This record gives sequence, C-alpha cells and structure tokens, in this order.
Amino acid sequence: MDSVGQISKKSRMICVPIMGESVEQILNAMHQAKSLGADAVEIRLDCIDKLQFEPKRDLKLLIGNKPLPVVVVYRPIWEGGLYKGDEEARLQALFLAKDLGADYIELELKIASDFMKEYKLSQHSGSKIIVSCCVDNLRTLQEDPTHLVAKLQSSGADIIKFVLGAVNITDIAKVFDLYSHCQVPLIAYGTGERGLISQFLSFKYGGIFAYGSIEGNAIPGLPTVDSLRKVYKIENINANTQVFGLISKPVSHSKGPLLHNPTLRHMGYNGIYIPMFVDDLKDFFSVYSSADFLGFSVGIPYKEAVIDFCDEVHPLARSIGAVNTIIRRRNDGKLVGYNTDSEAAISAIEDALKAQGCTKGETLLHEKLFVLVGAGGAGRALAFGAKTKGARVVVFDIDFDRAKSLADAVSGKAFRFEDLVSFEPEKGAILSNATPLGMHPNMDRIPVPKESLKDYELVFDAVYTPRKTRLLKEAEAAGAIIVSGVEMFLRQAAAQFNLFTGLKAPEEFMRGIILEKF
Ligand SMILES: O=C1C[C@@](O)(C(=O)O)C[C@@H](O)[C@@H]1O
Repeated sequence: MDSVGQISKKSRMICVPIMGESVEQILNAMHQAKSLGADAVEIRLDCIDKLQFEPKRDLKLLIGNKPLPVVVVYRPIWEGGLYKGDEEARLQALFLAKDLGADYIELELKIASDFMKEYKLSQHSGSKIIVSCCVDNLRTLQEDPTHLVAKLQSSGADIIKFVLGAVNITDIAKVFDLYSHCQVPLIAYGTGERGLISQFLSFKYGGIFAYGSIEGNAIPGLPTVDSLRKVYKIENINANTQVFGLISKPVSHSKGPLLHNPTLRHMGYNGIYIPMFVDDLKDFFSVYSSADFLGFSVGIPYKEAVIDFCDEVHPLARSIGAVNTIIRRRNDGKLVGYNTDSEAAISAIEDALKAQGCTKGETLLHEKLFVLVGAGGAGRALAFGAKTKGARVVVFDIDFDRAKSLADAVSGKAFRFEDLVSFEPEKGAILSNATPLGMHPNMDRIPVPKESLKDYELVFDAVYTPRKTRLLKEAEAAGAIIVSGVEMFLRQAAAQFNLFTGLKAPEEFMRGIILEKF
C-alpha cells in the first residue's frame, strides 16, 4: 500500500488465516504469525465459539492489540463458513470491525453491493474492502470464472478474492488465468493439496496475497509461513521466475524443495521448485504446457508412465524404462526425459567401495553379485546401472512377473520374494533395497532378515527418510559398508539441476544442505 492508501498491484503479503475458537487463541496466533514472518493475518470470526463471542468487546480487543494488518472475515454457512445466525448481526459486526480500524474487511459477493450501499462505504475509505467468492468445484460452476471476476470487480471492491476447491491441479491454471482478466488487485487460489501451487506461484502471476499456515498440515493446501519465507522465499518471485516441480502422488513427503530452492538461489537463478500433486499425467501436460514450466522431477508412481508424455527420451532412460527428470527444451519446447537415478545410485555405491579401499578402478562392480529387492522404477534404474558396470543381477519383488521381466532385461535371475529369507548370497555381494520398506513413518520395517546381512560387503538403501534406515543400521552392525539413499537423492538432484538450468550444480553446497536439513 502506498502513502495515500492505494493498493498497488505490487504490494504483496503473506497472510495467515487464523481460526481460533477464542479471542485469546487468536491473539496468541497473531503474535506467532508475526514472529514467523507473516505480513498480515485473517481472523475468521465465525470460528470463535458463538456462546462466548461479543462483537463489541472482542473486536475491540482483537483489533486494538493486532501486531499485524488484519483482515476480518465473518463467513456465513451459505458461503462455506460456520456462522449460522442472523444476517443483520453478522453485517453489523463487520461494520464495527471497520469502525474499529480493521485494515481489511471481507464481504461475500452476494451481499457486498447492498452492504456497501447500506453502510455508505466507498472504496479507499478506511478499511479496504475485499469482496470474495468461494466456488466448490469448477465442474459444477454454471458460469465461466472470468464472469465471476467481472462481477466481483463491479461490486466496487478495493480487492477481489476468488477461492476455488481444487479437484485437480489443472484447475489452478484457470485460477492463474484470472489474473490477466483483472484490473483490480486480486487474491486467487485453490484449496487442498491440489491447490498448493497457487500459494507458491501467486506472486508470479500478480497476486497480492499468498496464504501460509502457522503449523504444517493445519490447513490442507497451505504451506507453512516458515517454508514460504525460508525454503521458497516467495518474496523473490516475479513474473520471470521459472517453475520447476516434482510431479508425484503423494508429493508432500519429498525433500526436493528443501534442496533445489536454496540451490537455485545460491546460483543466482530466478527459479522455484515446487511439489505438484498430479492425478492425471495427460491432463497435466496438456494444461501446463507454457515455457514458464521448464522442468520436472518425476516421483512415485509416474516414473514409468511418464515416458508416454515425453517427445524424446534419453537412451539410458528408455532402456531402464523409467524417467525421473523432464526438461522442456528451450529451443523447441519439446519435453525430453532422462533418468538421473541410475548413475546417482551406482556412483554412490562405487564411491563407498572406493572409500573403503576397494581399488578395482572403474570396474568396482564387475562380476559382483548385485542383489536387488524391488523391481519398480528405482529398482529398474539400479538394475540397469549395475548391469552396465558388469555386475550379475538378481531380482526379488513381491510381484514375481515384474521381477522376472526386469531380470530378463538385464540378463539376470528373478526370485520369489518369499525366497529372500533363505537366499544365501556369495561373499562380497551387494544388496540394494529399492522398495519403500523402512521409509518414514514405517521405520521399523526391513526388507530382508537381519541374519542374512552378514554376507554382504555393501548394503544400499534407496529410501532416504530416515537417513539411516533400520536396514542400514542392521547392516552396519553386521559389518557391511552402508550407503544411504540420501547420497543417491543428492546425486540425482544435482544431475537434475544441471539439466534444469544448464548450469553446473554446486555439489558441495547441496551436500551442506543435506547434512544440515536431512
Ligand atoms: O526418486 C526420486 C525422489 C523424488 O521423487 C522426490 O521424492 O523428491 C524426486 C525424483 O527426482 C527422484 O528420482
């Protein structure tokens, strides 16, 4: 906001919605939001216990003691809120909030014009008026969202707000489109996990608010303020920021954003790396086809299926049958798929062998028995990598056919998962886990019986949360060299960074982040 109280499209704020049930809770949360780096808070009066709420007394307390600019919302049940009482009393409370000096009051589109007439409110006088509209599902909406935006604008609002229940991440592209149809400052976002990207990218498209929560998962679809400030640093985002993202389902477990975002900044690259909850690859690639979306990591369960959506696939990725990295080639916009998992895992294993004094030069895995558990995307990358280095590969998977087809592809042998218990590896064998067993939160799981671990020279676990899985702890106790999935994660991400940006990834910097944050 400038000195005459106009809101410029450039004034951008991180706002925390507060849904406390008592005035005391709200006051505490406002202070917490401030200490975490929020610029504004949104108080939901309809969440306060209605038996305790006394508008005059409580609004005085709340507005009189606000540590940050405050948006007052009193959401009625007919717009998805909790307020069920008398409409006149609700509107009077909002007017009172304005009188008491609330920085913003929010009015629902249905009542905004009448309210402003009745209370003789005009733009640019005292509190700013936000006029909002919440839509559950684009598919059942009777009109085009741009019409709604036009209606919101003609209400005379200082700021307009469009909130959408995001059913698919592709809905959010429609939300981004609204910015180009809007002459007044706009707040637009999608709710839920599929709407998350609308908060990260709000400032790219010209939004004036991005919402964050105080604690993780408190409000589905909201990142924490702390992460918006420290991981994503969204205050730096602008129209030219290039977008990289992880396509996955689920996606929230990934530590990719913790690693890629600081690295992009460290290299002075104007980019952001965000989690993208994708339900349907075809829809996703047809909607997010602009040059702004420059590269993607691919996670579970899409590493194999995504091949069909690449215009070109690197031969290694093609033979593995799994792509974990896609770039939109800058000169022709084509999607090119790569696999950075394979080299990452195999080089991590070889370096660990070298560090322990095994010196067979380039051919450390040559002729070694490579026992692989799990024949999914990660398993395929490991099997092909090991085979390329001359190892003899054996594959276990709960789906025997899957094990067999991978084993055949690398001239190896497949075994039934049940036989893992009695399998006796030769001395010096390498064990690799490429199943999710042992991953947070099921950290007590182990893919092989611990008694069998003594025979392995080295044990690798592709799981990277936790850093030292139960499998690795037991293997270490049995005397094996251990290699954590964190090492593979780091290396695949560094190779991805090279492909995404065309720059040489600062590996030592990235390693420092891993040591500090993982
Ligand atoms: O397997 C992984 C992990 C990952 O999916 C993630 O969760 O960040 C990112 C992928 O690039 C990588 O191949």
